[in-house]
Amino acid sequence: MDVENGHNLGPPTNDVKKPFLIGVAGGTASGKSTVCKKIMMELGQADMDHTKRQVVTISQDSFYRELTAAEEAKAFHGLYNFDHPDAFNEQLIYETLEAILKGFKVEIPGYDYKTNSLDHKNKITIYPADVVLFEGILVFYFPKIRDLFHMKLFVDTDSDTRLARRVPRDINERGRDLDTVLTQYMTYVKPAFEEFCSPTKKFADVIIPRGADNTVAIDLIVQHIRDLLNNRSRKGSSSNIQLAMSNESGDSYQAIRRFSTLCKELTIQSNVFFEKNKNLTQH
Ligand SMILES: Nc1ncnc2c1ncn2[C@@H]1O[C@H](COP(=O)(O)OP(=O)(O)O)[C@@H](O)[C@H]1O
Ligand SMILES: Nc1ccn([C@@H]2O[C@H](COP(=O)(O)O)[C@@H](O)[C@H]2O)c(=O)n1
Repeated sequence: MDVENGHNLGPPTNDVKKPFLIGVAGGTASGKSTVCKKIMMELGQADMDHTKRQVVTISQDSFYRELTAAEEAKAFHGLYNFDHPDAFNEQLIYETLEAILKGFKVEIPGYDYKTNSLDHKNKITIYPADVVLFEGILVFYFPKIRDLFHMKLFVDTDSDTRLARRVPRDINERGRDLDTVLTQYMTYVKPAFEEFCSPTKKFADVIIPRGADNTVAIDLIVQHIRDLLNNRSRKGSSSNIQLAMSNESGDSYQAIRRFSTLCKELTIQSNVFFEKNKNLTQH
């Protein structure tokens, strides 16, 4: 298979790992990366040698398009729209995820927020894994990509909290100044969240209110991934997950159904609770 920019490093080895692919969407600074980190930590994967990890996380930011010189100048002043779907290389995301799903090892660039560019010097090699988390603001926006996910999570953190987190993060970690952060937020980030990101919440199997603070939801997700991994090692072959999923009577398929239903119920119950008790929060 031919992946643009040589991201695809060749055919799978004998022990083909065809991963369970989880999409993690949500607004900027909602806690997507933190949720993924927590999942990896609880599974004991975070400090593991990355060639041996069973669970890996990939960021959609590695798939931003390269900017022209004129766009770079705009971006420097917070006047480039990084929150519009056109800012991403949709085809490359699709081809890369397809390659991963086939058990290929792939290489992706890092992302440098200080220069607003892909970091080809610090490439990230994604080795075949059992579970791949793909996180980003618009991972459910493109239908072809959305359809690749076996499970879709949406991290739902309120806009005030997200802005309050984004401002210090962008200043301290992404080399921005306050004016630029606020200009970009008001001009592009907030309108694009409402137009492109927020509507994709409806595609989620599980909504995680309050992001990484929601330990109940994270524990459920972790337990589900553990079940998948145990199931896989019990059956001896990694491709069995795919077989079980395509067969509605398979253990994995049933586990996913149970998990999905449970989480939907939890989400509905907590929303109903907060809706009914809105006035409690005013005291
Ligand atoms: N539950 C939380 N409580 C406090 N700070 C958080 C929490 N979740 C995330 N953050 C902080 O908010 C910022 C954005 O979080 P991050 O996980 O990177 O969000 P995203 O990946 O959605 O952009 C980071 O500085 C992170 O440390
Ligand atoms: N050069 C860039 C690239 C992206 N952004 C902003 O990052 C946000 C997505 O990352 P999160 O971790 O916050 O999900 C997105 O809202 C872009 O505005 C940027 O500022 N500069």
